[in-house]
Amino acid sequence: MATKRSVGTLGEADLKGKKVFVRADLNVPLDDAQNITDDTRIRASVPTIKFLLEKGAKIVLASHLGRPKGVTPKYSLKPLVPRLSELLGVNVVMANDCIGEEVEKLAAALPEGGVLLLENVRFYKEEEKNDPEFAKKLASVADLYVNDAFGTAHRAHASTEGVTKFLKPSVAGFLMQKELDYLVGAVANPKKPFAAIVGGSKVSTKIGVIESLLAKVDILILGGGMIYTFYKAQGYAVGKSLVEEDKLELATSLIEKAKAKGVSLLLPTDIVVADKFAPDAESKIVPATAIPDDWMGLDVGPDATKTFNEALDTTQTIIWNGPMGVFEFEKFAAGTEAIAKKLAELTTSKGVTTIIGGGDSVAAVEKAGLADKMSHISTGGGASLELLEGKPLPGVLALDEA
Ligand SMILES: Nc1ncnc2c1ncn2[C@@H]1O[C@H](COP(=O)(O)OP(=O)(O)O)[C@@H](O)[C@H]1O
Ligand SMILES: O=C(OP(=O)(O)O)[C@H](O)COP(=O)(O)O
Repeated sequence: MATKRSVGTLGEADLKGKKVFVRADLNVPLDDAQNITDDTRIRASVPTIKFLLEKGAKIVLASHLGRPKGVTPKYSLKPLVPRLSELLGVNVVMANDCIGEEVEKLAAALPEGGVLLLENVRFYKEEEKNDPEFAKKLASVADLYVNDAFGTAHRAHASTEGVTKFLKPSVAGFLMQKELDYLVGAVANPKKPFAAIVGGSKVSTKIGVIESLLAKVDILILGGGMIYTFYKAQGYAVGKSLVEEDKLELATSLIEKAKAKGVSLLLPTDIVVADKFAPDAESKIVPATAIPDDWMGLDVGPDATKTFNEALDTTQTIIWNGPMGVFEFEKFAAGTEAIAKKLAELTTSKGVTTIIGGGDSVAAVEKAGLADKMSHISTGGGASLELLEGKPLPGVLALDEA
């Protein structure tokens, strides 16, 4: 598979005095007052930039933020400058644009060890169109390219893909390399037994990842909103729980595939049901086979958690994508928190490799204060999902082969 090839890395390039175009994913959440509410992605980009600075490179740093349609002040990268400067220990210079005369002048004036942050590349529609002329303009201010934007590697955009046609070498940064090592390497050659935990709202968004993981895992644990489609497919009553009627056959076929491949497929045996979809809903624990009419399943129950924990105790590698329940509501967060705690315990006390795919499972691990206890937490939701599905990532394919 194309994404399994090894990509060129930083150590191989001669960097002193060179202008390096670094594409990072600095797409961080901002509140209404433009304060950064989670700086994980900025911190994750620091090792590559620091390494380049120490080698005497001059850095032209680019990212997108949000999904702006044209120039939109609330999606400016300016609010990131103080935090970036603090983390890097240099005064980051900010450009008002990502291409053009001002950028050319600022880039030409960069000292060795200097950082120029370009304005949001998505202020130009040419970015998402992967327009070659736009990519050429981005590339024109630098000598070589480093892609550390794993979270955007599934997008074939000008700053993630097109620009590589104009800058040589084009290599992966340390974050990109680490993400690939875990999400491709550890999954392709896992220490066995290997378990996957897949949750989240709908089975339709996780079909690809479930099918792909079924070929690799020994144990597959399912939770979240998708399980009700599996229950209904097996003839259970599911009350008002989330069900995708057009995926019932698919659920049956996934159960059969697991059986045929000898994968131990674990569906929760008990459920926390609610009388409405709200944080203050009435709740009770019922067997998965006895969900009352007018109630909906919003979390996995304690028996399920016990069974999941016992299964996870036997493993050496675990990958987790998607929460077990509506963890945003305290009453329905226990199943998700229990998985986060179990993975933290197994990583720290037994050396189990634990990989958290991006998205809401990362939010849940962070909410539980356990982020630093896992082997790897991905900075990309969509990108990690596509990688786990076995899809090649355009931002990775475009880089030089090692
Ligand atoms: N039983 C459930 N019913 C409805 N929604 C659920 C249920 N369990 C989990 N969810 C919701 O699924 C959402 C996450 O789904 P998804 O986006 O597929 O996961 P991820 O972002 O981890 O890939 C969360 O907002 C969570 O509240
Ligand atoms: O936040 C991102 O993706 P994610 O929410 O899937 O992790 C990336 O920055 C990519 O952004 P995009 O989905 O607008 O291309």
